[in-house]
Amino acid sequence: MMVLVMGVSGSGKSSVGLALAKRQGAPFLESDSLHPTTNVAKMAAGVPLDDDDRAPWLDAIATWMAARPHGVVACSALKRAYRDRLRAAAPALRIVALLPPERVLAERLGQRRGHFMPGSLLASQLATLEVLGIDERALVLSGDKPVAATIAIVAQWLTLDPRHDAHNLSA
Ligand SMILES: Nc1ncnc2c1ncn2[C@@H]1O[C@H](COP(=O)(O)OP(=O)(O)OP(=O)(O)O)[C@@H](O)[C@H]1O
Ligand SMILES: O=C(O)[C@H](O)[C@@H](O)[C@H](O)[C@H](O)CO
Repeated sequence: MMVLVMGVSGSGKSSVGLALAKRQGAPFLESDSLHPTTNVAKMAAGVPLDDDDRAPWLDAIATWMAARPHGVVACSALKRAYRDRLRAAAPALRIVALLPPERVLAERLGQRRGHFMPGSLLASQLATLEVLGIDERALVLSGDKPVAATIAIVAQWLTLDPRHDAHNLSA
């Protein structure tokens, strides 16, 4: 089973994705490690990435997904087209979207040290994020609970038949 944990910078996708991968005994991909150095330099300079910047990065993530049956990937996947690109590589992809309120995101990014992504990019991240379509059958979580609580919900959801997936904003 391939799982995408997505959201804007600070949503907790890396923390939740890594903890989920450990719990599931699945390989974990921190997709930031596949950004070309030019992308990292751009973000570090406070300039948002565009579609052209993200295309080779999404291709590399898609290659990682296509190469294995199981895995957990932390990736922003902000636009529907990006998620479509990843689904083309992993048709049964299950998506967990973390959508903490902006106040929580800003607080987390303000406290974080030693990361290339500046908090000043939060506004563009939120403006770029495209709402999950019902047909994407994602689990949509507020992501402002402790990581252990979030992954317990996700692990339970993953045991359910994906045909029953629906939006769920309750947790
Ligand atoms: N559930 C949580 N509760 C409190 N703090 C959290 C939670 N999840 C993540 N954090 C903290 O918020 C910050 C951002 O988390 P994380 O790096 O996992 O997010 P991200 O979406 O991967 O961000 P980025 O894409 O910018 O790397 C980190 O300092 C992390 O420790
Ligand atoms: O699509 C994007 O704009 C990027 O993937 C960003 O989301 C960052 O890489 C990430 O948030 C920082 O870790």
